[in-house]
Amino acid sequence: MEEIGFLGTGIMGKAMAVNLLRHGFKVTVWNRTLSRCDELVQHGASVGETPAAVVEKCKYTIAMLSDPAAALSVVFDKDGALEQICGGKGYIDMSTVDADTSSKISEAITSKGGCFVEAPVSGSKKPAEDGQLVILAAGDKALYDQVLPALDVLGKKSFFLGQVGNGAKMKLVVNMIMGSMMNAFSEGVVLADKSGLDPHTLLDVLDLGAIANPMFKMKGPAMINNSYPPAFPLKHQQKDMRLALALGDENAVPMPVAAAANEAFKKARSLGLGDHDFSAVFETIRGAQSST
Ligand SMILES: NC(=O)C1=CN([C@@H]2O[C@H](COP(=O)(O)OP(=O)(O)OC[C@H]3O[C@@H](n4cnc5c(N)ncnc54)[C@H](OP(=O)(O)O)[C@@H]3O)[C@@H](O)[C@H]2O)C=CC1
Ligand SMILES: O=CC(=O)O
Repeated sequence: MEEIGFLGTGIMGKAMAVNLLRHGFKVTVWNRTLSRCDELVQHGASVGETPAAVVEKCKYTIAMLSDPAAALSVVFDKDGALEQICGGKGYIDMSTVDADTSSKISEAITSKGGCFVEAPVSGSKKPAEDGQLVILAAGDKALYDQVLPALDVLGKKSFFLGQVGNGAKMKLVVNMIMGSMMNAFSEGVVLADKSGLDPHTLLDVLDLGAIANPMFKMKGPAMINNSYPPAFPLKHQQKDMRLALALGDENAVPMPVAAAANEAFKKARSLGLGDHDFSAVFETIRGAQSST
């Protein structure tokens, strides 16, 4: 495949770009804080000075940015990706954003003759490192087919979901469920502890029953130790709850559980936990319990 551009080398972007390099792809990276590209240079990446410079050099450019504002800024601002988009260029945005943001980007890219695919991912830091993401793609099917060799390195499974917006919506639905589950789990762990049960035994019981899942198994032990090293930053989970609630609003879907979970994530952010892992929402329950 042609050289791939990669915009955004945060927790996910870095792991994904490293994976592409390990599998023999030539990759040119850019990050707003350029020094965060240094480690990727050690893995063999080149660095572009701006998003526009990366797009100029590469036929295909992937973006992995924090939120709608970041995704829009990297495309539309001065020296942004759009400046160098033209016929034959492909832009693949893997950030978690809402369908409107994705559509705005798609329209701008295609109006300059480029092709666009949205491809948010399910799976966190470890799946990104291991190339085990679940990719939720939509948009230009021909571009999707062209970049499948790269998507196959990044993920264990890609879904092509049709028109732009469907990938974004699917991702928000999944993360809305995940954020609600994390709150229910946190309440359960605190309830077990405060009512005299061993929370480790709760984890064992959960793991053998119908609601066993990798998230409880992976995050539970660290949460019991009040440790939340950021794999999926809490501020991003709260952004996803906010965007999912807006989608519920548009479609008149009552979501009281998700709304309560969003409030808990907002509370956690107000306590300064936004850069911790999203499992740190546990602190809002543990803290409330311990102060009574
Ligand atoms: N972490 C996870 O488990 C998962 C995350 N996601 C999604 O992937 C995306 C990236 O997440 P993650 O890597 O964890 O996040 P990080 O916070 O680690 O990285 C965010 C990236 O966005 C960049 N950025 C933020 N604001 C701007 C801006 N205004 N202009 C340009 N660049 C900007 C950051 O640059 P800088 O370094 O300069 O701050 C950084 O490269 C998010 O949409 C998230 O919801 C999806 C699945 C899993
Ligand atoms: O978006 C986060 C994830 O774990 O998926």
